[in-house]
Amino acid sequence: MKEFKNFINGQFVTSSSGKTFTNRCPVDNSVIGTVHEAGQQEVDMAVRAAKAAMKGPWGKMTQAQRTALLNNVADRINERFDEFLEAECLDTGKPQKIAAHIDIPRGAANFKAFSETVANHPTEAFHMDTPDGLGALNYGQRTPKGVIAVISPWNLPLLLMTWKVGPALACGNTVVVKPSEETPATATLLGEVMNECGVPEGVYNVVHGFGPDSAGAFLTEHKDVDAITFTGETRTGEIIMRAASVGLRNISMECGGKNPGIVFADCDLDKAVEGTLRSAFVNCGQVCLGTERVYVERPLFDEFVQRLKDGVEQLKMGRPEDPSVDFGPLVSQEHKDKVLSYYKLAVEEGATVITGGGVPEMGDALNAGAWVEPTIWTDLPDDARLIKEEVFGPCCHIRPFDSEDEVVHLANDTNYGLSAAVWTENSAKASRIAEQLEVGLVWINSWFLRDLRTAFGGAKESGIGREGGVHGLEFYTETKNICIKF
Ligand SMILES: NC(=O)c1ccc[n+]([C@@H]2O[C@H](COP(=O)([O-])OP(=O)(O)OC[C@H]3O[C@@H](n4cnc5c(N)ncnc54)[C@H](O)[C@@H]3O)[C@@H](O)[C@H]2O)c1
Ligand SMILES: O=C/C=C/C=C(\O)C(=O)O
Repeated sequence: MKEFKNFINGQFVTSSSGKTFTNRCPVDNSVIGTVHEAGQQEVDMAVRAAKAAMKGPWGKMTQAQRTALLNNVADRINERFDEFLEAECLDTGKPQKIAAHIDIPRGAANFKAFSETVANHPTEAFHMDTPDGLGALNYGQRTPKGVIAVISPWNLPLLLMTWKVGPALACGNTVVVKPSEETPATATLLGEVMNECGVPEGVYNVVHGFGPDSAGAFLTEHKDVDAITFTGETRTGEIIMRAASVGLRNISMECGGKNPGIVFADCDLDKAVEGTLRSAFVNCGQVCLGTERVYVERPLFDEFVQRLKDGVEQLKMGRPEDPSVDFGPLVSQEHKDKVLSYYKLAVEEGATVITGGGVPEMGDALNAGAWVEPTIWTDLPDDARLIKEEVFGPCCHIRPFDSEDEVVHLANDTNYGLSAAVWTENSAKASRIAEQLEVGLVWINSWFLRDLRTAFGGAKESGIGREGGVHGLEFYTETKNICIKF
């Protein structure tokens, strides 16, 4: 039976209240272990430790020393790769071959990418003329913002948490992380790595718990938190924004999506089918960038639907450690109930179920897991709730379209604005469409291809701000302008 403790000031601690909650594996609903729920006291200890660390050895380190430390953290994650892999797959149920390709490598890469960016990105300088003819020099100085609260979700736990911790620490801040209550393991394991690498105590802290009336709310409401970066549902983001407004703390928000996939008749059909199979069903559809709305140009519609159906019906379900498995369960029983409620709603709204729509017979202990069938629908009206609301499960709706103007309108007809995928061999058309889409990220003939130097984030209700490359620097640092009169 595992135990997941809070990690505060370099120590693993339980909670003064003695409150704990159970952590379960969604593959078969078995108990993984016990999580110690941080209360107000533990959150306060963590924020105070993070604040103190800014004045300690960490705050006095040079950029080069911080970069070296964070590169060591990345190397240590890779050395303990199998432990992180097992922990992540136990918590989420995802196939090991997916986590080994996406989650864990990015958990390490996020540290390296940002330590390099911060070390090499210049600050601005301007020489100005002055009336007396002697001139003046303006130059920018970036300083750490301070204590950053990191609130992360359960779908890509290590990746999405280090996507924030990496740049935060590279910029000289300290962090208090509140991972999702569903997935405590890898954030806790990273605490061991921080100690092994000699990251000073208080720089990286982890408090476990829930949102309201628990560690999440206590952290975002703490007056000594200097900024809050959040990834999760849009509605949660609204609540956190209200907390951040007290004391005018800056926020960075990565929220929900209802992402379109646009398939033109002149696409490479094999690529478009394979790409949509991934974008709609990888990670059991639990990816914010995932395709839940597919629009196919009418001449290709029937063939595309058939090809995607064939691909879905070849997905292999099973335990994470089985190398032949490419489809896992949803993250929890609660999320399974939510997704199944949408499966039911789809039929009530008039959908034709092309494949799936229910719960698979897993035939053994796995029947107790959070398994649902990968599902494809057609024939829903454009104003159906299934077309407007994020399901965050292994499902998509396919609709035909007849013109570029029509599909651009359909794609943009949503409150979200996170990502889109466009499939066509006509590059001029691809760019023409991409530039009209009201989203933060467009992939053309690809999906989830990631260059960590690029801007990452959503428009509309999908988020606020951009992370990635130099884009996060405005959030993770304060920029000061210094003007010297000659
Ligand atoms: N845009 C992105 O990059 C991105 C990435 C991954 C997931 N997501 C979105 O996240 C959602 C799925 O993740 P989830 O279910 O963990 O989201 P969620 O909003 O339920 O929870 C996210 C985190 O917020 C915490 N939280 C909840 N209420 C809180 C409160 N009142 N105060 C402080 N913290 C609180 C949770 O404990 C968790 O750690 C989906 O909507 C998905 O689209 C977006
Ligand atoms: O589920 C959402 C995935 C987000 C991915 C990233 O933030 C990233 O690739 O940096």
